[in-house]
Amino acid sequence: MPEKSPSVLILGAGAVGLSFAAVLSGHSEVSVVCREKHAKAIYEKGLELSGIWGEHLIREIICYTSPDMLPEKNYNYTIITAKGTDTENICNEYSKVLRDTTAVSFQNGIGNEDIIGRYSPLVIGGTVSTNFGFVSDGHVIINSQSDPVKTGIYPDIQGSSKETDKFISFIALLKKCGIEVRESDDIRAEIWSKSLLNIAVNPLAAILKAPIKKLGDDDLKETISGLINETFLVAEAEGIDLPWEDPDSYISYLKNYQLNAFGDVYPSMYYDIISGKRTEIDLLNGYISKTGHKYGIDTPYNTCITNLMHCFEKSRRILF
Ligand SMILES: NC(=O)C1=CN([C@@H]2O[C@H](COP(=O)(O)OP(=O)(O)OC[C@H]3O[C@@H](n4cnc5c(N)ncnc54)[C@H](OP(=O)(O)O)[C@@H]3O)[C@@H](O)[C@H]2O)C=CC1
Ligand SMILES: CC(C)(CO)C(=O)C(=O)O
Repeated sequence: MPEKSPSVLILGAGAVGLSFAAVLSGHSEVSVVCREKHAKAIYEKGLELSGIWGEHLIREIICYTSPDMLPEKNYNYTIITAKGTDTENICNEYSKVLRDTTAVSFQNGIGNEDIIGRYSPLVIGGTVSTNFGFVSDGHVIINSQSDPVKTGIYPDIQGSSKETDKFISFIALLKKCGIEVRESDDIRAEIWSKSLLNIAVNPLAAILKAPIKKLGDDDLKETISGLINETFLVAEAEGIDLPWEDPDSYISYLKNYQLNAFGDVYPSMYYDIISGKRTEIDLLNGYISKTGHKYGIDTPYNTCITNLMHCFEKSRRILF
């Protein structure tokens, strides 16, 4: 089979990674590193995608389940879609590939790009405000979306012209594949902006076992306001230029737009908790708590919810 250009490798392909694999395969040669159950299903019946990005059945996805299976080859782009808790580990495992590629993070949380930057010469940060899930092994579903994908050279756009060309080609590839995307010259601010949603919604939905729209309840108003106020203070101390004037402006956007856009779906942290996995709390609320401490900013709401999530992670069997 003739190779399609460019070549894309997706590391840690689950709900997000397999969905991108399906759409990118239209205009690139896609390989994924995924778990055995997905590789088996994909080889048996193809990769299936359902939902708002269309219905697809793709047969030409190449699956690997360990580093020793990978061919000696330079991939144009390596997209990391493992959970943030696995970033360091997967970068270590695939460090050989990351040395000669443009690495892209399509993950939640703050800090992934800094880790990836230790392994790869060029890092593109990304935010994905879309809800992905599984129908079955090797069959992903895209449920809803609030914003386009946003990407930018990390930490900022000051790259060489060669680096900028690679970034522009990546954006062009996403667009060609029908993915709605915006380029950003301040991807750090985009990552923090996207994290506001995850900080407000993910742990509360996981604890309450509730869909995202439930977070609009008046009973949760004070807690969400506390989480977001603290995040704005820490963002300011970190020199992050958030696009909302103040916490209340963001909370209005959350209530009036984002909660409705996701409505009945559950965030990724809910699925982590019900399947007994570690959550990304330390890259979200935990990050705010830790960084606040560095600047002498009190973060009681974020610290409390981080501790609660750690308890849930440890004692899931008792609590659920
Ligand atoms: N799901 C969603 O709606 C959204 C998710 N995100 C973010 O995107 C990222 C990915 O999320 P999502 O796709 O839901 O997560 P998933 O858990 O579905 O996918 C990650 C996959 O990577 C696998 N993996 C981890 N390490 C390795 C490894 N070393 N080798 C092979 N496979 C590995 C995991 O396996 P295992 O579980 O066995 O470790 C899992 O199957 C997260 O940061 C998430 O917060 C962002 C927007 C929306
Ligand atoms: C945008 C949202 C809430 C989509 O599900 C998400 O980022 C997550 O589930 O972690």
